[in-house]
Amino acid sequence: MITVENLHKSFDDAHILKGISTTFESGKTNLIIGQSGSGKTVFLKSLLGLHTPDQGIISYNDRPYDKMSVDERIGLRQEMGMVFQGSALFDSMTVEQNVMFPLRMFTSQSKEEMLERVNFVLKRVNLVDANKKLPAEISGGMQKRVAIARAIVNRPRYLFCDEPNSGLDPKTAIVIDNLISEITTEYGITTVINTHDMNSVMEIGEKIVFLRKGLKEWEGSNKEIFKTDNEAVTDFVYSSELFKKVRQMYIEERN
Ligand SMILES: Nc1ncnc2c1ncn2[C@@H]1O[C@H](COP(=O)(O)OP(=O)(O)OP(=O)(O)O)[C@@H](O)[C@H]1O
Repeated sequence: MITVENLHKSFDDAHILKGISTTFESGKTNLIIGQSGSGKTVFLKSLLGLHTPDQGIISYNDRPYDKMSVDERIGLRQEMGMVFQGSALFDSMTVEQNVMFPLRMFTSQSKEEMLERVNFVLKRVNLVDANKKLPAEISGGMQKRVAIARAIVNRPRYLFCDEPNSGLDPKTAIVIDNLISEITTEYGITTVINTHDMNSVMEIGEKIVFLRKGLKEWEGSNKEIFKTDNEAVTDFVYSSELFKKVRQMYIEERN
């Protein structure tokens, strides 16, 4: 679980995060949504410890970050997995080497132990027979699976995903969303995803935090977001014609 209390972050005169408080529970898929420039990336980077808050407390399973020693922070870093936008695989490394990378960095396991774990997670993300391939030799959806396998190989307690669907077709995006969601439940991970994708909101948004101009404008589940009367949220959610029609149907059904 990650608890955020009154988080503020500025860059020079620009006040970007303006007192955000929320909770991301373990075993749940949590989404951060909002318009471009609303502060989603700054928020995610703050959760990753890449930005130091100006004010406020972020606690990881009740351990406040600002009270942690350097060693505890290093330990925490190893409990975090990250799926970057565009997968960010190492081009010159094979799939197997990419997934093994965190184990080589952070553990002292033998080659056999590492390989066993790598094969386990590759199987979990439904990627078999790809060990010796280079990222350029596999599809975008497969690259995303490799990135997920790499993010979970060291058994993270926290998983952060930045726009995991960018560059994927809608069908593959849903498969990737569902994979992240299943893994989150299966291993009790606290997962936080930055997304623009309304399909993700519908499919896997167990908890959604809607940011607007650096403030938490709304939070709730995917079931609640389609019923809310919050104008900023409905403007965002129903910005596409398709979703406007879905809302119209919902209102007609309700009346
Ligand atoms: N390191 C930085 N230094 C100065 N300003 C920054 C920095 N990082 C982000 N910002 C500013 O913070 C604001 C919020 O940016 P952020 O990247 O968090 O938005 P976002 O909601 O993730 O947008 P997008 O959906 O386009 O990625 C922007 O005005 C951006 O210019």
